[in-house]
Amino acid sequence: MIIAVDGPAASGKGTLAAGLARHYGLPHLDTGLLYRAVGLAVADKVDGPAFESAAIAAAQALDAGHLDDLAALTAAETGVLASKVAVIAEVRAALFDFQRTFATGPDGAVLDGRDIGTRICPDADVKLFIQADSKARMERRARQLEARGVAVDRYALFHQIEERDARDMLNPHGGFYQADDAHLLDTTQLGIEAALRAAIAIVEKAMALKAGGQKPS
Ligand SMILES: Nc1ncnc2c1ncn2[C@@H]1O[C@H](COP(=O)(O)OP(=O)(O)O)[C@@H](O)[C@H]1O
Ligand SMILES: Nc1ccn([C@@H]2O[C@H](COP(=O)(O)OP(=O)(O)O)[C@@H](O)[C@H]2O)c(=O)n1
Repeated sequence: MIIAVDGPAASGKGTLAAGLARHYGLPHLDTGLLYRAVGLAVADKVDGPAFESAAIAAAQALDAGHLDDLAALTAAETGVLASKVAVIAEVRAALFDFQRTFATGPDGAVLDGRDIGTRICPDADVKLFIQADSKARMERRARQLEARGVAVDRYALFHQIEERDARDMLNPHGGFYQADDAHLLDTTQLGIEAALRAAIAIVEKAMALKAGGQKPS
């Protein structure tokens, strides 16, 4: 079974994807880490043609060994760099096979990102599109960073997330929109456990409909 989980920054898609993967015994790929690794590789370059060509080369050379330094990869600044390399079509193309190969393993997989249901796995068995209002997302990300000992300026973080969301939504190569057959799950009022229960209920219903030969409503 392939489960696609998409949504904006800090909506909780990674937490849900990890929970679904545990529940169904599937491998999980946080595809944002790939873009973050490429962003990190070009952190010393300034915007322009040199930035673009370095990002393309980094994406083409990317392998699992570049995904280990979680502290650096998950820093807020790395998220901004990731969204800058994510607008380069050749970067997205270079990362496509890695994601597709992961998704089409023997058992399937759970992938989370922005374009899983639209570009990477348009054939996913179940697609979830996770939402939460911007203030809730900012607060979640702030607490996540603070739990790691990072000092957070909430005002700056809010604007950084809004800027990144806007860049992602306007990205002509990004595929960041709710697929027609994706199920919307708004987690603004849900805690982690309640959100996971809701996600599992959606997957169960979708799989039951599929087994019965019906299309999702
Ligand atoms: N439903 C929820 N309620 C409260 N906190 C949540 C919820 N879902 C996720 N979180 C927390 O919010 C932070 C961001 O979640 P994460 O899954 O990393 O988001 P994303 O992958 O969308 O960026 C994490 O610290 C996570 O534990
Ligand atoms: N499938 C994906 C995943 C991430 N990305 C880009 O990578 C950035 C970082 O993604 P992420 O999922 O790690 O970010 P968060 O939602 O965790 O903050 C996003 O803002 C997008 O620009 C993408 O374009 N496509």
